[in-house]
Amino acid sequence: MKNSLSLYLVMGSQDCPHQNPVEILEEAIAGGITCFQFREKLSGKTGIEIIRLGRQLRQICADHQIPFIANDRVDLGLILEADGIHIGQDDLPAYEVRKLIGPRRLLGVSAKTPAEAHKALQDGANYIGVGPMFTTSSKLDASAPIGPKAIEHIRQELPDIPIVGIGGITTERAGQVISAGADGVAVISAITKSSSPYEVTKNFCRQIAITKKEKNKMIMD
Ligand SMILES: Cc1ncc(COP(=O)(O)OP(=O)(O)O)c(N)n1
Ligand SMILES: Cc1ncsc1CCOP(=O)(O)O
Ligand SMILES: [Mg+2]
Repeated sequence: MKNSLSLYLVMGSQDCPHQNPVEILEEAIAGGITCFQFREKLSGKTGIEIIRLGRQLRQICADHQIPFIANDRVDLGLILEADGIHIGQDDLPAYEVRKLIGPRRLLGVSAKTPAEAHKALQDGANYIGVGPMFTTSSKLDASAPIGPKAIEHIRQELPDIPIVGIGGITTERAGQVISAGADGVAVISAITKSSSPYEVTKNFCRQIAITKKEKNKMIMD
């Protein structure tokens, strides 16, 4: 699980003003993402249009063995045969989603505190998304940034929990989030709004690899 979280692209058509989501996903996979979440929000698409786009993105992920996670909607996740669902604290309760999706699909839950993280695990989560780390313009109802310190606190109390940081993460900031204890970073705009999703994805991979190497070295020393 932890390796799959390393560089997690989250995207819906609302995040793609310059380029189509299919092309962005293909470039990001070529650049090295390790997980993908389909997060279609307020894009004005009808149900069937969402399914059509979701099927295209799902197939690309399957062709490259990249886990495909559906945001919020269990119904859509099941229609698209997603590998998992990601839900937040205000979505359906995690234990209900776990019952609906069965034991094999992945369940991601957003958490800001050790208590929320602990509850998510008890309810059947495979990983937690912690954020927003920094200011973000990709989530209209985002809370104030909680910063990498929030990951440090959760990591102290739950040493083994798979954690991905999210919100305002750029190539320059990815290292801080990994150093704080995250297994990976989840990114929307830094990739989807880039003039080269491929190049920026490669840069993320480079930064993450460097920071993980430094972290391992500190553990060994
Ligand atoms: C990996 C990851 N982490 C956190 C979130 C945020 O989920 P949520 O709090 O439900 O907010 P919305 O994405 O539904 O706006 C996420 N999607 N992915
Ligand atoms: C979905 C989500 N959850 C917390 S912040 C966020 C948006 C992240 O987008 P960006 O990487 O563009 O800041
Ligand atoms: Mg949600």
